[in-house]
Amino acid sequence: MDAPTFAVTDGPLLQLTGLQSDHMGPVDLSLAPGELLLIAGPSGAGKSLLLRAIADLDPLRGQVWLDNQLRETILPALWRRQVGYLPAEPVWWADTVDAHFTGVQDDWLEQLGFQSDVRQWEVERLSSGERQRLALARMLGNGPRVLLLDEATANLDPDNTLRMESLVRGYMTERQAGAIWVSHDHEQRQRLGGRLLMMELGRLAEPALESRA
Ligand SMILES: Nc1ncnc2c1ncn2[C@@H]1O[C@H](COP(=O)(O)OP(=O)(O)OP(=O)(O)O)[C@@H](O)[C@H]1O
Repeated sequence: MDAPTFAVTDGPLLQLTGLQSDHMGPVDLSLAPGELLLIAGPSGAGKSLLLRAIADLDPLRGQVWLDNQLRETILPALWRRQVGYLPAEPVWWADTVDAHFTGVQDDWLEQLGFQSDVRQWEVERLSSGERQRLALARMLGNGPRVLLLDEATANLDPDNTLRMESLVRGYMTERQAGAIWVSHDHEQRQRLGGRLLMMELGRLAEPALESRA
């Protein structure tokens, strides 16, 4: 079966209206093509729940639109390729790295500090940082329109953190993809730029001070 194509419009890339789950929301939000939205906030505020709800990993109330298409009208598997979720500790299920890859470009692997032989590596041998970097490549291989990055560089050293940031930024520019990046790291948020929102008690709000820091 051919994958349905998405109509690209002049409107928002991603739109949330009244998005809510048991411990999060309601959240209204609009993300433009190519836009990076940073989310910070205390532990337990609902940041992961928000990203998981957008990615259709948890049950939710309210509406999520991608290019003006309502999520319920799109097959869940296709939605999750278009709206990619990258947690701090990604799950791997097959024996080799390559068994997880579709559409992964060699230049992405190089940018992440690997040579192409990494495709043949056993998943079992991967360090936590290698898992994290390779999971980014795996997600980008699906060609997502929206990236949901949940503390996605939490286990990485500074050099590899920069590599991931650079690849994400490059992908966003090239594909006009949008991203929502949850980050506890003030310096990382400053480096990445983008619009910052704070999450507290399950609700999003404009930051009081940090955007001017
Ligand atoms: N399945 C669940 N059942 C009950 N409570 C839950 C469930 N999932 C999450 N919660 C609670 O919802 C709140 C928000 O969780 P969430 O993981 O979104 O926090 P967070 O903002 O991402 O925090 P952190 O910065 O520590 O990762 C937490 O208090 C958490 O314990």
